[in-house]
Amino acid sequence: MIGRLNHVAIAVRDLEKACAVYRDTLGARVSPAVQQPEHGVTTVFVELPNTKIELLEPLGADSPIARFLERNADGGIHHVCYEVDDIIAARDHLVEKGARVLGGGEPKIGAHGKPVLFLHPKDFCGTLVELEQA
Ligand SMILES: CC[C@@H](C(=O)O)C(=O)SCCNC(=O)CCNC(=O)[C@H](O)C(C)(C)COP(=O)(O)OP(=O)(O)OC[C@H]1O[C@@H](n2cnc3c(N)ncnc32)[C@H](O)[C@@H]1OP(=O)(O)O
Ligand SMILES: [Co+2]
Repeated sequence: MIGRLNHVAIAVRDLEKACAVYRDTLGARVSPAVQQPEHGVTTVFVELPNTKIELLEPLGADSPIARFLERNADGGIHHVCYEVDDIIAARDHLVEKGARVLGGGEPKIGAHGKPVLFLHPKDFCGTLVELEQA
């Protein structure tokens, strides 16, 4: 069911510093920062030849990454995002398999303008999984 790895997300405390690491130290192409109020984060995408890195900084009081940063003071890998052809069919299949689909199971529009869903890390080997419709 899952297809390409769309991105690996890294939660950071300071987006500017993280951009400098990827742009100046690692020599990668780094996008402008975009606020995503629907998701409580500000994002920057690092373009790699075979996938993307999503740098995430908390936005607003109820950011879903705030607790993660409380537990991981230096930041760290927050989620992986896999592409699926049909996000509703994928959700229904996962629910049938007993997986917990977060956010009430209703897709939101993600950073690439496409529907996304999140799956509970406890059901996926301790890793938060995002699905994005391809
Ligand atoms: C920009 C849009 C979009 C895109 O298009 O790319 C994005 O990427 S938005 C990214 C941010 N959005 C989200 O993360 C939405 C989904 N997340 C959530 O609903 C919550 O963050 C969560 C996953 C339910 C965690 O909630 P939280 O309140 O922080 O923690 P809990 O106490 O409920 O955690 C339970 C349990 O799970 C462990 N945990 C939490 N987060 C992660 C994680 N990122 N990776 C691995 N494990 C995680 C946590 O440690 C707890 O474990 P125990 O202590 O063992 O119980
Ligand atoms: Co993401």
